Amino acid sequence: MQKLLQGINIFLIGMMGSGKSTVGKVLAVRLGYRFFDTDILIERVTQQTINEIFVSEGEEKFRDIETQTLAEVASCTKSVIATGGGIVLLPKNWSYLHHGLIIWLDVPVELLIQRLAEDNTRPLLDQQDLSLKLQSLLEQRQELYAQADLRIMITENNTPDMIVDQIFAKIPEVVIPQLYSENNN
Ligand SMILES: Nc1ncnc2c1ncn2[C@@H]1O[C@H](COP(=O)(O)OP(=O)(O)OP(=O)(O)O)[C@@H](O)[C@H]1O
Ligand SMILES: O=C(O)C1=C[C@@H](O)[C@@H](O)[C@H](O)C1
Ligand SMILES: [Mg+2]
Repeated sequence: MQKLLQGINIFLIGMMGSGKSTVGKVLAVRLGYRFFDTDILIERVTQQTINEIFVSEGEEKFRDIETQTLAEVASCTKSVIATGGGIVLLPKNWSYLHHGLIIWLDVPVELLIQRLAEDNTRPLLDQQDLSLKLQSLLEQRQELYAQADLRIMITENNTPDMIVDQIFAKIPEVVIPQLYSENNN
């Protein structure tokens, strides 16, 4: 797999709670890649939690910092990068994402709800109406996530290791597509 990828970065995109941070760490270990998480880097650099940034400086400022952080990690190689759920919103972010292989972790809203029900670290989520909020965010973003190079559909019993297996099985389809189109003809 390492030979196939030739050091190109992998960017994980998807909704809050889709497992970008969790799966990203496992993927990085299995590839012998570094692991970065833009949310964690932002918290480290600003010395504030994401909630605090949203409250004190607002979402727009958070998005600026997120773009700067993405630009910095995109200049590395051999890295798995777990992005924030809203990274897809700004067109300029795509110019960095397209430096690598972009993988969408696509998780049904019902499973996201289960995972995020007790969570209060994500400022855009309203615990009062988690289901409606997640559904409306997904509606706004689905088309953007769909611009990924690879879509991995995840169901309830998929462990992070199983998801990495799925990713490994699909990478050749995008890295050497001519092989697949020849087989299909
Ligand atoms: N495959 C999985 N199986 C079971 N639980 C999972 C799986 N992937 C993630 N989780 C759990 O779901 C929650 C959210 O996962 P995670 O923080 O990795 O999502 P994320 O995509 O990074 O979200 P965000 O965009 O907010 O950073 C965590 O509690 C994590 O332990
Ligand atoms: O989906 C989003 O817009 C967000 C997801 C998280 O990863 C954080 O980046 C932040 O909570 C915003
Ligand atoms: Mg995360």
